[in-house]
Amino acid sequence: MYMTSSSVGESDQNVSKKNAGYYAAELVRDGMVVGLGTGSTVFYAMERLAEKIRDGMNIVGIPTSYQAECRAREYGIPLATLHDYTELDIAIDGADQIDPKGFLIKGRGAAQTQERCVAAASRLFVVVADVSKQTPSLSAPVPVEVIPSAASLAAKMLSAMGGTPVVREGVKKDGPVITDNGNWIIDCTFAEIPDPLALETDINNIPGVLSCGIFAEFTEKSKIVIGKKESAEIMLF
Ligand SMILES: O=C[C@H](O)[C@H](O)[C@H](O)COP(=O)(O)O
Repeated sequence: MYMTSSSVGESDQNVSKKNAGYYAAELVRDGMVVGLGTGSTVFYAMERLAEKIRDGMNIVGIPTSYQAECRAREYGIPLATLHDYTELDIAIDGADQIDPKGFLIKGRGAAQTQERCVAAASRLFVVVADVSKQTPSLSAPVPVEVIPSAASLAAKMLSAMGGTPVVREGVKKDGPVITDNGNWIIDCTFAEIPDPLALETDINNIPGVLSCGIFAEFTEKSKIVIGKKESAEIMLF
């Protein structure tokens, strides 16, 4: 169990995210190379890592998106890339849904491709999420990053797999969302996902697809940290 002191006015969900993020930061040791995931929950881990760096800890962070990179720079976390390190000690990342077996849906921030690369390179994959992310089964639309010229082909193949694909459009921009890698995102809804690992493999094998948001392949090296209002706990593993 790990508890943080919360500021007055913080929402219960933010306090839960902070508890998860701070718990994960305590798993990081001096000298480690640390994958820095994307999203609001990981930012709390970065916040705590920044405190530890100010207290003398040395780490190097590998960001998974421009968003993560910008936040890490604000916090003064030294950065490198997967060109510099192909083996990481630990990666800390968020999730949008977590099922009872520890399978995930990620990618609301459209960052799942770089997140997958960093997760693959890491010895330990630490997932941080508030309790609202736990679901009985994976049901959220699966984000699929695809090169623009292959989007229609990918959509057709996703439909053949039983999905309902929709190209994600920007909130602050007309037209498709453009990922950090210059691609599009298809959000694909499935009525059910009985075998997440098989669907992850099938989608990732579609020509032109870089990566989908189902993360089932890293479960064996995962630690899932669930943040609640009062504390954070490890789920299952
Ligand atoms: O692309 C985005 C990532 O997969 C995030 O880790 C995920 O969306 C969770 O973000 P948050 O911690 O803000 O809920």
